[in-house]
Amino acid sequence: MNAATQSHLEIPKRGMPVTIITGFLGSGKTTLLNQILKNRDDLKVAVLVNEFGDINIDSQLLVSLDEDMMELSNGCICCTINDDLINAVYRILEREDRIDYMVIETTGVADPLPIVLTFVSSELRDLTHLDSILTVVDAETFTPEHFESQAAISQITYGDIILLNKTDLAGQEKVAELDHWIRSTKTGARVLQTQYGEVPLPLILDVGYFQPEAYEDEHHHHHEHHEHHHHDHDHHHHHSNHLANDGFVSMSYQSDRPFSVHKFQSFLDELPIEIFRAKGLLWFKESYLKHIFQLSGKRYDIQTEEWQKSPSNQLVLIGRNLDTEQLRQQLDQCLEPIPSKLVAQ
Ligand SMILES: Nc1nc2c(ncn2[C@@H]2O[C@H](COP(=O)(O)OP(=O)(O)OP(=O)(O)O)[C@@H](O)[C@H]2O)c(=O)[nH]1
Repeated sequence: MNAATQSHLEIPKRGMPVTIITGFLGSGKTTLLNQILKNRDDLKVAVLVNEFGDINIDSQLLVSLDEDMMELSNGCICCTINDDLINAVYRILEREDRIDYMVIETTGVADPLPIVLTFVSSELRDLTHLDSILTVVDAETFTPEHFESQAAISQITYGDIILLNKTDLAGQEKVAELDHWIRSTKTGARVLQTQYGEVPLPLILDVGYFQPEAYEDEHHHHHEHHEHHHHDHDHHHHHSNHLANDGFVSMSYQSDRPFSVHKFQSFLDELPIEIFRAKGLLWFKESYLKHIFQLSGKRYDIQTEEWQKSPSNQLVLIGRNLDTEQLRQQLDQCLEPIPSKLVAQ
């Protein structure tokens, strides 16, 4: 059945309904968000994207969204009360246009708990209504070892709905095993098997699965530690606990010069296995098109489209124990001079 024909949703009047999309690096969160945006009909959806890294690639990959409907936050995910997140939610709530629904995409290394607690125990509690936590799982790469990441296991534990995605890449047996493992790890889990996040919207939006009672204990614990929280626009967090990212670091690379396609290919051929995820908008000297580069685990994919603004290179690499200095040098070596026709006369 076509998702678009089923997406008629009646959102009752109460605090702004919010769905949190979580899931490990590269599992398909942005792809799902694009499905939602394509099939939302006349539902006005605002999205809030929390990225890991200082260039926002995801926001540039979202379709059919006027810029006003999007907020970005690079907030620190290791803090229990995340002012940056609260401020971004406020900016959405304060919009003059009608907004029916808010969808938040977390970073792939985010533990959803602090984000949930931000909603249930801060001033957002009365202004919003958490509808559900949706966790996207990559059926091809996910294993019960959950990448030795506390965040990855938390994402399953707190998921009200779990999309077992990329079933096209995993054998039937692996999908069945994972499905079983998820249901035994998380009793009562609602597991949906998907490809490219294709799912009828009424199965995932405005479903009312979130149960605030389940967070009571954490909530109290959280309050004891954050009594002095205040809404402060200029507040700066100090990132002292990098373990909260489970050892994952993100490296951003930008250049106004193009890459040589052959040199970049050689760079990819020798990419260290520590790199778990990469995404970027790439400019090759040999082409006038924008190349959208996606790497997840051992797989990568490049799609092309027209540049909407002047070409440049923007790349984010994510992994554990990255030798960022060496990677930067290797990428520098892929660069070519700016083609003469683009040099200002
Ligand atoms: N074959 C296949 N590829 C998929 C599927 N879903 C997503 N992808 C691809 O997987 C890659 C990563 O997808 P994203 O949606 O960017 O993943 P993400 O969870 O937002 O990733 P992060 O930004 O790292 O958190 C992209 O190249 C997608 O096109 C699927 O069901 N099957």
